[in-house]
Amino acid sequence: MADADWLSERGRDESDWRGMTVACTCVGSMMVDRELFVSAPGKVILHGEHAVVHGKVALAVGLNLRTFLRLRPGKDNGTVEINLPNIGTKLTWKISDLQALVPSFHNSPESKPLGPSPEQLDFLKTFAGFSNGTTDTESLAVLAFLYLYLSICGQALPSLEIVVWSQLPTGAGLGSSAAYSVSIAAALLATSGKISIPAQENIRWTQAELTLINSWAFQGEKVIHGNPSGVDNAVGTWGGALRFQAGEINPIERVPVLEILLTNTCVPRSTKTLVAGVKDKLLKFPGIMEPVLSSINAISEECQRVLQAGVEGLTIEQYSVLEELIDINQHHLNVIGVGHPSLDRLCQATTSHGLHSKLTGAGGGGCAITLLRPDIEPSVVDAVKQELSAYGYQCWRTSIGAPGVSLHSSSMLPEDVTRSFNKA
Ligand SMILES: Nc1ncnc2c1ncn2[C@@H]1O[C@H](COP(=O)(O)OP(=O)(O)OP(=O)(O)O)[C@@H](O)[C@H]1O
Ligand SMILES: C[C@@](O)(CCO)CC(=O)[O-]
Ligand SMILES: [Mg+2]
Repeated sequence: MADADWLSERGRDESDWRGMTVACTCVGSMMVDRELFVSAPGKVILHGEHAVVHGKVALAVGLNLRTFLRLRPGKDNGTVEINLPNIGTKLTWKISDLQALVPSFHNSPESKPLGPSPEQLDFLKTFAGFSNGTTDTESLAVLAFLYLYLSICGQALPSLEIVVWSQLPTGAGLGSSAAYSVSIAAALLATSGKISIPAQENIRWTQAELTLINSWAFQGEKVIHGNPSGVDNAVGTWGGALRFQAGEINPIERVPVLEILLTNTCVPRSTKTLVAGVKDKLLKFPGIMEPVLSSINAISEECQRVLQAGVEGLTIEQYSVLEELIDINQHHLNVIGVGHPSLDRLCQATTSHGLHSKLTGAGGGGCAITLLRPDIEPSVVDAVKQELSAYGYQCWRTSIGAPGVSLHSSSMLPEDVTRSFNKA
């Protein structure tokens, strides 16, 4: 796992992720002739995973682990290369071959981004040489890239070399697919002149531009997830803390600083499969499952109320309420079928030290969060970490809230990112 601290150091200035109104310098041409560096954060869902797919409220926050993208003009002007070192994928296509696909993908510039149709996905699978029912890591990542590239750049396909490298574990519940889709959407929209390229690193895209990035990233998520709610790509785009319900995104302007222990059980799972499983249960037992989802909704509402009441610093009583909400929700998530023995072990281990944990993201393994009170003894955190490491889990202490999609200059990239790009 990459060092999680670099952004907590440089990103804690709240104006960084809450002040979003900016002025930008636009590029006049359809293509840039220089490198672009873009990044997007992963996310933690405090409450509301799965329920949010069925129209309930979710509370989610940006995480200071990010996905970084480097875009360069293609070397020979006739190819597109996508290099994904986290998953060991590097593929190149001829623009002339891709050009033949354009009529099936390109939307007019005025139209809203459209979701991928089953025919378009079949078309791409055939083109990329993937078998029809394929859902492996590489094919989902490549299909999402090709879908966004053809749909966004269809008017004039640019020759590009793109590297995407992430500090996030892939497929562990921290929104890696959304950070991937957001950074690709932002880079392609910028390079094709559909959004500006801010002149300086500390200048953000406008709200309208962020909305466009978010809606394209949502289409990328559809390729990877099947039926995403859109909460993950919203956090990847805006960062900070968000309340999300049925596509409505409301930034929560002020939240108290919350420290968590983030633990990856390292048990692989697929968000797409878990989301489909919950839907099946809901269809089979509507009278039983619907009240559980409504209760999760009420937990999100109560959590938001407590956080907003404790903006200046949470009281002991407010921490106790947050802990109880975590416990109740973890039980609910087990009821809807997204628990896992690895998560049960984690909850037992943290409970034995007086701490409270729940899964975050799609569950079925993946990651969990454990709330840390500000006065917790470092020895308790060390003991918990040791116990969890003995199960083969990875854990790290972090605070929540991180900037959304951002443009970078090469000199400002963290060292681990520069190293990975140089090696790619
Ligand atoms: N850095 C990356 N390089 C290549 N592909 C990636 C990368 N990050 C994510 N992906 C794609 O996203 C998929 C993982 O998405 P999935 O939604 O299952 O997990 P997640 O987004 O990490 O967790 P959750 O959706 O529960 O928060 C991978 O199979 C891969 O296709
Ligand atoms: C499980 C889920 O609720 C969150 C995944 O991070 C799926 C979604 O909202 O798209
Ligand atoms: Mg995902």
